[in-house]
Amino acid sequence: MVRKKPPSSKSKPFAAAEKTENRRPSNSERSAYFARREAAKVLRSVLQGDAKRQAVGSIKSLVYSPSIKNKKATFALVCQTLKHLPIIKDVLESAAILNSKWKRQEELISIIVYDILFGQEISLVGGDAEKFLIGRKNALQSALAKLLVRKKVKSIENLIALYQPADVSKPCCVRVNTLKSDVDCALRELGKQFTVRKDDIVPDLLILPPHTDLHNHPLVLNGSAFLQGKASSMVAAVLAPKPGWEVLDACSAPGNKTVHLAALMGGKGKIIACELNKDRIKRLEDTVRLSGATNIEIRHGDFLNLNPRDSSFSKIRAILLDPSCSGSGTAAQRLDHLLPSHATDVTDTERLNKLSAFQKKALAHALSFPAVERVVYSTCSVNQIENEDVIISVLPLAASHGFQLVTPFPQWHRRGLPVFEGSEHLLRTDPIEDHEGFFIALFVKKSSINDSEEQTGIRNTPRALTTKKPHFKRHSHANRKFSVIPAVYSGVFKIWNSRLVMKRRIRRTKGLP
Ligand SMILES: C[S@@+](CC[C@H](N)C(=O)[O-])C[C@H]1O[C@@H](n2cnc3c(N)ncnc32)[C@H](O)[C@@H]1O
Repeated sequence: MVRKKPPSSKSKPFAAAEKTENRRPSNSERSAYFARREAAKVLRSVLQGDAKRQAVGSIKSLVYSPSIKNKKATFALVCQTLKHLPIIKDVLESAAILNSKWKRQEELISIIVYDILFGQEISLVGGDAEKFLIGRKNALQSALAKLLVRKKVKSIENLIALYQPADVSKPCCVRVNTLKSDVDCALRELGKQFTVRKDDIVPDLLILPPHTDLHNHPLVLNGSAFLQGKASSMVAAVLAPKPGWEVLDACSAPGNKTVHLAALMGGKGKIIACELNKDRIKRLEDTVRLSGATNIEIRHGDFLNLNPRDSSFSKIRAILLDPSCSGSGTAAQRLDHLLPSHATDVTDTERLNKLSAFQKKALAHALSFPAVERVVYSTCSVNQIENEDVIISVLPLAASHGFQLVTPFPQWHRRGLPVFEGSEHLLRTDPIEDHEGFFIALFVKKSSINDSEEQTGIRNTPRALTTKKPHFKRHSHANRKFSVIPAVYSGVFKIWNSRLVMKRRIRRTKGLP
């Protein structure tokens, strides 16, 4: 006897709807059903990464990965659900409707609850989870009403406002991949649809108005252009490797700067792209494939374990070191303010100390490769402990190997925190004014310095930092610019950093949650 298989919720997701409503779901109901599943997958990945403080990717990059089909709807659902997540959690807890089976599908449940309470319940047809929650709609709505009373707010908007940080609006930046296209060509193509101009500092970078969505533009889909912020695009340009060089990207995934290096080298020479995290190797491979670069060798492993004396590194002339950092400079842009961990104190000292210790080790390691002439160090953090302090820690070693700090993009107005003599050679961008907070430092071997000046237009340092130890002076108003106690500015930058969460601070002061 042949047994009939029970209908599986995977193969026939709309069985429940067809049975109860006696009709076939419409196309928009079908696509909303799948968007909820895709959003749940992304949400799970984002929340797990956030809990472990080891993000596989930003929300945007996860949504725009090839495996997600309905990108627009999925992105909107993930962001909206995250925005409402603390409320959804409170509502679910107070309604007490979930058994352990549903708790295991927490992300999907949160997304459907978002749709029921705040979104488009109209298209909530589909699987068992939808059916279960729609059946408990009254309990959910009543829990939400009680929450409004408990939080002493009159409207949902006010409730949401309690949980929201300030908004950031930044121009859309796209870097032309000169391995596949050229700047004027891309400018013409994008100019057909958008207002677009060349960036005034970074070559190959085009600037479009805020909120321009280029994710599905053919130039981006075929790898002729990469969506990359201005500060992030500065880093490889500062390293300025020449075609034919051998270059090492020490901490490379997802590979935006690696493929930028390849473009600057005209595809000639060799780039070794090292990456520790296995999950991120796949994204690195995808980026490299999309760029069309054929001179990138990916190495899965710990940069700190690469032996500088190994013959395979004997010709490495430039190293790009963009290590893991707190990401405090781009938290708003990556939508991290929507993540639960952002609700914790911004000064997670233990974590910052660990990151800083790794960054110091990694930079010292980079400076010890025998043939290396140029090392660029960058972070997307605004914390002094991950930036100036890291540079200070390696200055004696750098000097012993014949390196000195050189000023990247001298025309850029925002330099390092004045915590040591020579910090004016460092480059900073401001998370609010420049829309992302980055830090860049460039070390160049003295013997190659004139050569590199010609190549990059980078100004030589008037003051060499190679012979003396970093020099700190007491803070005085008369000589404030270059003589400040490090701790003072560390405090200032904690405040600067916290502008991103200022609203929450104000709420706390007022005794609000
Ligand atoms: C800030 S991200 C690099 C971003 C990349 N430069 C880009 O522009 O796309 C830092 C990367 O370093 C990797 N990483 C962390 N520790 C490492 C180590 N010891 N060796 C190699 N890679 C490491 C992380 O997994 C992460 O992918």
